[in-house]
Order: sequence, then C-alpha cells, then structure tokens
Amino acid sequence: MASQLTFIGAGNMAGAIFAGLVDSGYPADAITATATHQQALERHRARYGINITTDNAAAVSEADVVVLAVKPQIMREVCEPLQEALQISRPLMISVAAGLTVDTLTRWLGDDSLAIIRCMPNTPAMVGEGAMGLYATAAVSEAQRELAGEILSAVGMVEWVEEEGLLNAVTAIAGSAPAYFFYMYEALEQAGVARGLPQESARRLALQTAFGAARMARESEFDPQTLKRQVMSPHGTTEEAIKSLENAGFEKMIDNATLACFKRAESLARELDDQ
Ligand SMILES: NC(=O)C1=CN([C@@H]2O[C@H](COP(=O)(O)OP(=O)(O)OC[C@H]3O[C@@H](n4cnc5c(N)ncnc54)[C@H](OP(=O)(O)O)[C@@H]3O)[C@@H](O)[C@H]2O)C=CC1
Ligand SMILES: O=C(O)[C@@H]1CCC=N1
Repeated sequence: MASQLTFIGAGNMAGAIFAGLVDSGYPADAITATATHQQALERHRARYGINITTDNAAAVSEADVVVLAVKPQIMREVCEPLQEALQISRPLMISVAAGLTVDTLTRWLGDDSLAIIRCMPNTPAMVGEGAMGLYATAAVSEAQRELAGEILSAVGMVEWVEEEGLLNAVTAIAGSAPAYFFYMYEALEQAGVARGLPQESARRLALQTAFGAARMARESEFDPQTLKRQVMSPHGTTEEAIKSLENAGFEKMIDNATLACFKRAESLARELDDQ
C-alpha cells in the first residue's frame, strides 16, 4: 500500500510535486494537501483527485510522510501547532523550504528525535523533470531514506548531499535556476522580435531550441564545452555571438547570480533562526 503523503501548503512547489506524483501513477487518494484557501484546494481536488483540508493537524496525524511546503517566513506559525499531532503519527518530515535549517525546524517541531529530510526541489517536478538535492538527518532510517528517494525520484532526479550547507548550492544552481532559464527564453524571444520575427514564431523557435539543447546535452556523450564548440563554425555566426557573450561577462554574471542566491539562502537561515 502507498505511503500516506501530506503536503502542508499547496502552492507552486507542493503543487508541482503532487501533480508530478499523480501523473507518474502515485495513488491520488494517498495524497492530502492543505492550505488556508478552500477554493484553491478545491481546484487541486478537481484536477488531481487528491484529498484536501484546511486542518493541518488532522492531515498530519494520519500521515506517513509530511512535506512542509509553505513559505519559510510562515513556517514557524505552521509548525508549532503540529507538535501534538506529530506525536501520534511520527511521520518522516520533508521540508522543501529554502534556507530553513534542520536545527531551526527541529526547535519549531519541538522534538529532536523526529526524522527530518531537507529537500531543495524545483518546479519542473510538475512534468517529472525536477532536479532535487536531499539531506537527511541522523534520525532518518535507511528505509525512510529509500522511501523519500522513491517518492521524489518519481518527479525528477535526486542528488543526496552529505552536508546540510550544500543545499544552498543546490538552491543556487537547481532550486532557483528554472527562473534563469525562463529569463533566457524570454530574452531570446524578445531578441527574435527585435530581429524581425513575429512574436509567436520567435517564442516557438526559442522554446524548441532550449528543449532541443537540453535533450541533446542529456543524451549526448559530450561535455558542455564540446557541445558548444560543435555549433561554432570557425569564423562563423555563433563564434561572434559567443564572443559577444564573453565580452559582456556572461560567466561572471551567472557566477554573481548564483552567489547572490546562495548568500540569500544563508541570510534567510539566520533570519529564521532568530525568530
Ligand atoms: N517555488 C519554487 O520554485 C520553489 C519553492 N521552494 C520552497 O517551497 C516553499 C513554498 O513555496 P511556493 O510553493 O513557491 O509558495 P506559494 O506561495 O506558491 O505556496 C505556499 C502555500 O502555502 C499555503 N499556506 C499558507 N499558509 C498556510 C497555513 N497556515 N497552513 C497551510 N498552508 C498554508 C498557501 O495556501 P493559501 O494561499 O491558501 O494560504 C499556499 O498553498 C517555500 O518554502 C520555498 O522556499 C523550494 C524550491 C523551489
Ligand atoms: O525563490 C525562492 O525563495 C524559492 C526557493 C527556490 C526557488 N524558489
């Protein structure tokens, strides 16, 4: 029988994971999602067939696995009232919150013997193409590690990290990174329009190029540098474009952006710890 999964929060990230799970065949009746707005929950029930409730404690008391998926800033007010219910079910806790450390979360859950996994997923989980970093505390059993890996690998690829701090690096290059690619998609579309293409046409071409490049990179035996070189004919068009990107400091820009993301995850952790 499938493990009972409860999602506390049913927004972008939780929705991406439970949508991906249902699409991959996980039984919808073993999934419960909570939120404060009944209307949004009703839409999820209609679309995915999952159970819904606005009662977090009730949803937790019957769960084998609880996925905490509210904004980090409201995690404390969500977690503290769950303490009693957690003593009934003693589920595996999976937090997807950026920056929230195990120490802070443990304090808010009021029990340092609970098994906690921190997960940094990304929204492509919705289409089964997520990229996730996972970190397990010492209280997590081998069976629970396997269970979390099994559940989450249904919606994407999973990388375990052995140091909690590395999840901030995962946030910088995976958790937040779909937005960087969407930004590039947006910029290519605009550039296509600026060069005279109709907008819809530019969007379709940019999107298919992103998809084709990602699929080719995944299926090919070559590293990114080689794949890049294969497009660059000597003295050709691509060489000019890449030179222009280099001159504009493209790599430095990506490095700066990921560093800013990483540092924000660290400062978020400090802010939450002070709560
Ligand atoms: N979005 C992303 O790409 C990623 C997000 N994350 C993490 O996921 C978490 C959620 O982010 P995201 O999904 O973007 O946020 P959203 O704002 O989209 O979703 C938050 C959800 O929390 C619900 N919620 C608010 N208060 C409560 C409450 N008291 N009890 C139960 N549910 C409540 C909201 O429901 P309602 O509106 O009805 O109140 C909503 O469904 C964050 O911690 C973030 O760091 C991690 C990786 C990627
Ligand atoms: O922007 C955020 O804080 C969340 C965490 C990673 C992606 N979205």
